[in-house]
Amino acid sequence: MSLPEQPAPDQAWHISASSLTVRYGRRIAVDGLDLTFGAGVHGLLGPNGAGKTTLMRVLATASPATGGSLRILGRPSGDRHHLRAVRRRLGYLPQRFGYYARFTVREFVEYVAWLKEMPAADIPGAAQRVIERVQLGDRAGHRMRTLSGGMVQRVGVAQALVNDPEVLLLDEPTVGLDPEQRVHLRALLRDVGAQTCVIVSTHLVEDIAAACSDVAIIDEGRVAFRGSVDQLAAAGSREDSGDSAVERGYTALLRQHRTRVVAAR
Ligand SMILES: Nc1ncnc2c1ncn2[C@@H]1O[C@H](COP(=O)(O)OP(=O)(O)OP(=O)(O)O)[C@@H](O)[C@H]1O
Repeated sequence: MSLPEQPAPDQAWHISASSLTVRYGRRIAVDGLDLTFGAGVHGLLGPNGAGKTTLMRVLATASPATGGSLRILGRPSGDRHHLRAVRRRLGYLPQRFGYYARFTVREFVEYVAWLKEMPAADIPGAAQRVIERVQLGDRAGHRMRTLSGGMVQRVGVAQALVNDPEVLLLDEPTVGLDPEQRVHLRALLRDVGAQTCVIVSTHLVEDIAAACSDVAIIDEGRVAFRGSVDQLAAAGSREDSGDSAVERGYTALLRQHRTRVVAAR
């Protein structure tokens, strides 16, 4: 039986999460998040252990939420009938990116395209395009195990893009990239985000400032701030720690959020 492909009538947002919760035993990693994402490049910032990777995994349908509701491309994420159809329209670079070391770059990206059930005739051209897009055209025939860490990371971006996804989820994509490649990736994200919903988790505020249209700061599984990069940069003062306006804004907003949380207890 073929799965329905037509867009759902209520597809206002690419992603819409309501009271989204993820528990690991007694620990709450994602604590009742209400978040919506449309087209654009959306940054996720937050301290270690804030819940960013957990959230990304749930948005990528790689792990289930334990509470609340999540709609991806207009479909309830828990609906098994739609899962395959939704996954075909997602791209995901996990924080720990697994690959087959003996595959060449081209073989690996084509393999991911095949997993995404792309039409066989489209796969070689699509793989070549995304490999060139991450500037690895000269390495397409090289085995994955011969690449540097930063090159492997760029293959990770390429495999996430190969199916021309409507939702692109990148968990710390600039880790390991040299400055030139970082600048290139940010430009690529801006370009993709013009039409697509791109969510980027990062610890680098420079990435946020250069690539993102808006930002969500996550702390202990909750949204500490959601707004534009300008609002983030304007939130800090000279007294806040940080080497840039965005870093000072991040420090200030996190502090304000934690004060509110303590006061509410
Ligand atoms: N598989 C797991 N089992 C138990 N606890 C987990 C598991 N994965 C994550 N956690 C916990 O959930 C919380 C959120 O972790 P998560 O990896 O989502 O944070 P993060 O914001 O991505 O952190 P980082 O910036 O360090 O990557 C942490 O307290 C972490 O210890």
